[in-house]
Amino acid sequence: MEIKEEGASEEGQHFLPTAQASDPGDCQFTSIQKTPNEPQLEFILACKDLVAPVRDRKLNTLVQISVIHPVEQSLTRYSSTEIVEGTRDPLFLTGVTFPSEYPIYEETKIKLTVYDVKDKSHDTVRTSVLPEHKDPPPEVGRSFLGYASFKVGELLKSKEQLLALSLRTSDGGKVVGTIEVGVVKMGEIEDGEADHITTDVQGQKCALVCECTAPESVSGKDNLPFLNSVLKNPVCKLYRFPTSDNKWMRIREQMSESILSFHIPKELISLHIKEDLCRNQEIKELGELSPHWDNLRKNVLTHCDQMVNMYQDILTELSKETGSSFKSSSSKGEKTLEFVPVNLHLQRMQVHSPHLKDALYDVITVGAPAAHFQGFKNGGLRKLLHRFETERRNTGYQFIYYSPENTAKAKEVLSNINQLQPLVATHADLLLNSASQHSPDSLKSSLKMLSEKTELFVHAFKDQLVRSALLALYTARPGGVLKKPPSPKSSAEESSPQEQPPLMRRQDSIPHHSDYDEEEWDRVWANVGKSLNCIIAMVDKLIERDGGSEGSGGNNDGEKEPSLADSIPSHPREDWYEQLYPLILTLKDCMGEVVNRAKQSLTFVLLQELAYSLPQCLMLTLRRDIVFSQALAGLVCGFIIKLQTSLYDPGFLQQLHTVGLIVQYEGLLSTYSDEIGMLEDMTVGISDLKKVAFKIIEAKSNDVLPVITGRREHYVVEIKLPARMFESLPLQIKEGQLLHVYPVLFNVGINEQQTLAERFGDVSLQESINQENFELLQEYYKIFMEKMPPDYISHFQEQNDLKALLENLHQNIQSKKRKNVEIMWLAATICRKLNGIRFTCCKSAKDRTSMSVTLEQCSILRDEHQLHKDFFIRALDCMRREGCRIENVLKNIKCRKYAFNMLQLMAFPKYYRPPEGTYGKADT
Ligand SMILES: O=P(O)(O)O[C@H]1[C@H](O)[C@@H](O)[C@H](O)[C@H](O)[C@@H]1OP(=O)(O)O
Repeated sequence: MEIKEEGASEEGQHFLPTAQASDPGDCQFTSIQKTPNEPQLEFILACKDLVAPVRDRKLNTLVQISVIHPVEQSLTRYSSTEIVEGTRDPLFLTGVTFPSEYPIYEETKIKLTVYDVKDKSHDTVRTSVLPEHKDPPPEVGRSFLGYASFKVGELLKSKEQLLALSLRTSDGGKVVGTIEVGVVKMGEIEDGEADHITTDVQGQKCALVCECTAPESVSGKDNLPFLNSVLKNPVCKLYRFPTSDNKWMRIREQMSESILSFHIPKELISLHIKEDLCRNQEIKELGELSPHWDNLRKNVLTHCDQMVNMYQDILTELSKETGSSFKSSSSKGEKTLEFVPVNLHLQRMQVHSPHLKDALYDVITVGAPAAHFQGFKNGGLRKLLHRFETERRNTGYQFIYYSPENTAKAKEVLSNINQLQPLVATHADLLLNSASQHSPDSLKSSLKMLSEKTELFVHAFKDQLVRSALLALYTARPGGVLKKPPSPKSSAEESSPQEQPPLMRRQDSIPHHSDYDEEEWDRVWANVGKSLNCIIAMVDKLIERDGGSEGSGGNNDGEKEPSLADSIPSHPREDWYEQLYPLILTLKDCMGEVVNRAKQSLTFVLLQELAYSLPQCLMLTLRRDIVFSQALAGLVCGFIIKLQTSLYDPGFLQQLHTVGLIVQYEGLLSTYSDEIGMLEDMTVGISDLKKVAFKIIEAKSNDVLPVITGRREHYVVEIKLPARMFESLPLQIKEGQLLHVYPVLFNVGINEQQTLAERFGDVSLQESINQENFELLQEYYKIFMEKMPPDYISHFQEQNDLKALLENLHQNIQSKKRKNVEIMWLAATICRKLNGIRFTCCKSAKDRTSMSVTLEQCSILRDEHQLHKDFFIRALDCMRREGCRIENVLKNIKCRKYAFNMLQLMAFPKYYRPPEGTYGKADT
């Protein structure tokens, strides 16, 4: 019989490709009845009376589970249990689960092979001498004891869905013990129902009784199709662990990729291209400039056009990756995949424990957002941006210094103008339309809309920056040079002595300041308001003459300008359209004039930003875009999952639209060597997420993938919810209220590199990050307490002592203890209690992240679900040895080994060390 390896692993648990799973040849087989999206079959194993090959030898056993497909008759190694030491009656805590897509039928045969493991560390030691890329053969370090097999149908139809099978030697002769197989139905066992395996667990009698409360829809099963459209290739693992009162809890671990890994970067790059093309066009349309500025513009445009081409190339490459949902750690340095987050997964733990409601715990695991292709020789964004800004501020020659805030403001005003001008024009046309219908009511309501939008339009220019930019542009026109440089400062900034603009050192014959007519802008700008007032006055007059007694009341300030309307002749039953048309034309002309001037002047501000230090400045933007894209892909994934799991929680929904969501990142990077640069990138990428707001809209088709709008300073991510889910939302959210996020990052380096940083380097970056983010977290808590309703808060306070947790976190941050992982535990707990979105990141989200999420899972089981204290380490080892995370390592580097060596592990905090045999040299 042929033995197949599932995936590239010795034991792997991956979905077969869809084509294979839905092979028409499979139709003749009996499908297993199942709840949609739930695993098809889950069972647990125990052995009894195992016979040791050598008398009196203590057995250390594991069971290997293989699947025999009814047609192919080939044997696929599917999964393994953990090793249970020192007993002839092992009870395995790691179960077996076949996810919903797995091609398994009643006719499928399962083979259970029991091995005696002689040396757990054998594999680890061996890897160093094995040829690279090779796993040790499965038999190394273990000897065969016996096997048994059964058909899935037999198990399902057996009494109480429990089989006791004899284990036989390979020749099928001698019986060497019994193996018991019991079906598990998570969340579906009625109160009091029990499975009947009873065994001795590490010396204490422990009846394997599963007493479960009524099923609770923890995952909102109805919403799963929505979630499945973003999550892909789930890997499932099952465990049962004893509670402190000797009952069983069942744990299902699930890890899924997300197509958002590629979708969000593609959306974002398209937006960047659009934004940059538009900016380049505006720079081209700046009009005539003096030779100095014109040369500068040409240079900027050359580089900016090259940059757009580069973004276009990256987008083309990414678009070839149709349907991809995962970027492996080994691809992290690939140029064309730079915008894609590394190893992004949802790591989910579902707990079904006696007497408690089922619970879900989600963590998004992802490589720290960082620009790996660009490298870290000169540090990461935090340092690079700071250095760049300082140098720019102190170099006055050739360009005018605008602070990053002013540059951002210029972009915002430009974007507002671009949105508002067409909007006002549309409402002006609608007013004319109402006029031609001679309908007073419709005229009034059209006027109201026009007034509102025009007011916003006028307001958009009410900034000192526009004035100073106009002056600056004037000086840059041929012959338009001032004696003094124009001040780009807004009034608020003028008080800051450090930020004085440098003088432009030019000595030629300079026209006097008075050559520039400052009031001209005021006149042009005010004309928009005036022409609106004319329209209002005219509408009032028309309605009045038509017999209406009330005026339109649509004036900006509640004032009317009767003199203006009076000056326009009108006749009884006149043509309203004809009366209003010239006034609308004037309004549009005035707006055009304002837009033209303001756009050019603000584009000139942007030219200053680009002019300094080309092409470095563009490379810095690229780096920031890359890092942000990776961070955003993770955030959108986390947001969608959080929304889906909490859709029917009114408290959460209220929090979402009144306060916003906390998004907490746990970083495990070291402040040494390249990882300092990664941390510097990550901290900016995460902080930039503040610029993102979410908006939930109703999906109009099957395409529920999020859509991003906006520009670099402000993005809106539209999440499309199927109608039924959308209906359940509060009105504020349905009406499109923007939903905000509060990202916070806490970092604690844990590996040998951090030891070096502590001994010979510098940990100040980590300390500052933790302190700064503590303040952000505290600020969020304050807003949460202020904005949530008092009855919610009083209940919340009864359940959680957030104040004490925050205080504890603060003390730990201040204490400057080395590798103080308590910081991460506290930050994660606070985040969970605040209904937040949890992230865990290291360089690749593969090794350290796996240690951390498994530790977090077991700590939750201990603290929230009464995991028996004697089983804490066993549970941790089970998850690390056979759980989803070792599959994560496998799918990244095609080898089932955490990439740690003994030396590295000695530097790790105790609970971050994986079990023997699961780590070793791996080609990462
Ligand atoms: O997932 P990581 O912890 O970032 O993986 C590290 C691992 O911790 C370290 O021991 C090993 O030497 C490699 O550097 C891993 O990083 P890769 O990015 O190479 O997977």
